[in-house]
Amino acid sequence: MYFTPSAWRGRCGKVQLLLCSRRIEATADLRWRRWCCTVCYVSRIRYLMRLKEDDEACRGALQSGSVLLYHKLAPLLRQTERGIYQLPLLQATDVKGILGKLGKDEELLNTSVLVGCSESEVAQFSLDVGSLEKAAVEEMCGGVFIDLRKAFFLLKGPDAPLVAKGQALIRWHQTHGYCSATGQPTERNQAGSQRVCLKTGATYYPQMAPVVIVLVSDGRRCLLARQSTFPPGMYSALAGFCDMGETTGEALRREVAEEVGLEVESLQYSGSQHWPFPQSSFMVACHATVSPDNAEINLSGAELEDARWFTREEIEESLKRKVPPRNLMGEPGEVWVPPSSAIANKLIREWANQQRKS
Ligand SMILES: NC(=O)C1=CN([C@@H]2O[C@H](COP(=O)(O)OP(=O)(O)OC[C@H]3O[C@@H](n4cnc5c(N)ncnc54)[C@H](OP(=O)(O)O)[C@@H]3O)[C@@H](O)[C@H]2O)C=CC1
Ligand SMILES: [Mg+2]
Repeated sequence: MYFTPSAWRGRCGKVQLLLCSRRIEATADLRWRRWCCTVCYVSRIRYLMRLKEDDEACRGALQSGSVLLYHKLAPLLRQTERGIYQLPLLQATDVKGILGKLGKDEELLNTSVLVGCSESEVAQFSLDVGSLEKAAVEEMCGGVFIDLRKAFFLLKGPDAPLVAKGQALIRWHQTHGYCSATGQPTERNQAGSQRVCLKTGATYYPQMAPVVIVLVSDGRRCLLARQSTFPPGMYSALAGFCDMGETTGEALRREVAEEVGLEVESLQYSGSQHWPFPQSSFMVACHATVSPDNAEINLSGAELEDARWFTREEIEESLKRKVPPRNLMGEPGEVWVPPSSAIANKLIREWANQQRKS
């Protein structure tokens, strides 16, 4: 039987989901579980597509949706009794209540941007309430607004990328109110997935700058570097913005040659990540090898303060250190690597695991 996307939505809404999970429990059938997950995933994606295309549907979804709050781009976090930081998703109705109590027009809620939806298709939005008194909102929500540079590393699992995405979208709207070609105002759609120039109808979409990040190895050691702006003791994989027209491989080879004077022999893709600092980047992460016979580092000096080869033992020691160290200061001479929410950490762990096996 064939279902249209909207029919899928109906079939795979909350009730359907409940039925699905009951049947999963009853049958414990892995294939059925996989099928259900796929159907629900497709249903969620099609639902989000519709909200981006249909302003009326999106306004409706917002009324019963959940909202991540930001204050001047700092996200609201809540701490559990056990000291764990969480990202509270408030009900849109509660946000309206807060706006009302603080004498603000409910219309502010409509400036929210769509960031995703839950498994049961409750739409999720992010909203900046920078025009409200910060302490008053914090008190009403039982949370604290924390700068994203800190919040991103305090959150675990999917909360970290979600909080970064929410902030990136809010920030994009705050800085793209005018068309760069005509200077005329642009208008957003309800979901906040695009802006249109009121004069020419040109459409603008939120953008990320492509960046390559690479862990270079000579087979026995891996290369980490630091910029003078890094916290003391922190070393990371080499990274750099792609130039116009470059492929990932070209950008990566150029960055390695520019920054440490080495020639890459082979590359292997590892993964990717949206990185919100300082602006939105799309990080593409790879492993690379250089010949051990041509492994002498030659720093360009312009950007990097230091670059060094590290053995597996040294890397494993650095991975054991608590990061970031207290007050972002390690013991003098001790090297530490970016925390697990940074894709550099994934590259470094993968390399250490690979070395352990070989
Ligand atoms: N997630 C992770 O694990 C990691 C992420 N990163 C991120 O990777 C990114 C790139 O690393 P970095 O070594 O600094 O990059 P680069 O080696 O490309 O050097 C940065 C310089 O490139 C110039 N530049 C060229 N294009 C751009 C652009 N689109 N946006 C900003 N600057 C540009 C700027 O020079 P000028 O100012 O002179 O114009 C900037 O100072 C950074 O955002 C960094 O935060 C880095 C390491 C780990
Ligand atoms: Mg760089």
